[in-house]
Amino acid sequence: MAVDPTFTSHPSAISPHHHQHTPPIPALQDPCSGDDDDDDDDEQVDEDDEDDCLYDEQQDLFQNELPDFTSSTSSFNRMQRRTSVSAESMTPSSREHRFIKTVVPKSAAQHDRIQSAIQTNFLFRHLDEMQYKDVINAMTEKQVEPGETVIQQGAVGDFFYIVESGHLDCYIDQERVTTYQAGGSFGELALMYNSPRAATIVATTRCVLWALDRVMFRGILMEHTSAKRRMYESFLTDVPILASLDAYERYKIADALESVAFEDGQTVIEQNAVGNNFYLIESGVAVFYKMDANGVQREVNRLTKGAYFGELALLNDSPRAATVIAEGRLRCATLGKKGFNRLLGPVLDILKRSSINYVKVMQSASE
Ligand SMILES: Nc1ncnc2c1ncn2[C@@H]1O[C@@H]2COP(=O)(O)O[C@H]2[C@H]1O
Repeated sequence: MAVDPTFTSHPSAISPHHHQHTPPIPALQDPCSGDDDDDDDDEQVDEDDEDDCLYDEQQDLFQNELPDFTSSTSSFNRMQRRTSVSAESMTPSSREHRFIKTVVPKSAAQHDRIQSAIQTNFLFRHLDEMQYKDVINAMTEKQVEPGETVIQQGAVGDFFYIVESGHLDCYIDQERVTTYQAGGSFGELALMYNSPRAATIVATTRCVLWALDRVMFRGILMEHTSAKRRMYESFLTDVPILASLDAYERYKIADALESVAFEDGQTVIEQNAVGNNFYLIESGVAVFYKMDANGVQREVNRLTKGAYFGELALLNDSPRAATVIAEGRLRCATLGKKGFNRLLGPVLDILKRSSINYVKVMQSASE
């Protein structure tokens, strides 16, 4: 199947995936020649060279066929052969104004299936309508058999994957580090950092995956993802409750976090309300109040940067146990209920144990 992307700065002018009406690719000056395998030079590439090199990569994409996703080895072999990864910066940055949009025709049913696969994935949450449409247009369906290797550790990365259905295991050096199911995604690291694949991903059941090529991933999904990971990297490293997580687990939490600010005196949580969010304090002071037997609000606790709250209602499916009010400006990173359960799984036991003591402290303070 040939790729027929159209070079255009006007999204509305995206061509369908057919051979006719393909505009000629302009002649290239080959600013990247000799750089293909020279990673050491990557960081020195200036903006203009970078853009031209990206353009070279698009020429490469244009001239090559999309991998045949029906065979287990084809995309892997292709990745091995295609060592001419262009000299892009090691720091992820957007080139949305220049990239060629891939359009793979698909049925209305396929559109719907992609939408439901990505709707629970945090990486797609910030996309505007046009970016969302571009991502869906570019995705290619990949059917995978049990036991099939989708990504091989150490290989060159061409695609980012979303799981529509099925289960996969992720191994680093033969050790299983995580699993994926519907709504999960993987394969972003090699595309973001031009690095070899960090892990091997093997299907444990029949799977349907949607693959997004590196140009589309870098053009649409990368900037926001890497900015968020950078933004929360050092903060999450310093949060005591997350100390036992590895760097990649903290990345996944960063993907899911939303930052929210409260002004002085604003209520963050109301006692007895239904709880939907978990909070990590980025800055400021959160003051905790409980109603005593006489209906008087009493201060029971105050927390600052690096502390967390809001976990009790989520852990126990119970109403909020206290009211939380901002003192001065309070900024928190929040996780919804699903993200809380899925991403904090490794520390839920610690959270539960800590919350028992915390409840005792709160209770005695309000008596
Ligand atoms: N602990 C981990 N470290 C690195 N990559 C991981 C880890 N767990 C899952 N992965 C995923 O495995 C993928 C392998 O390909 P990539 O390196 O492109 O991107 C990687 C991540 O999406």
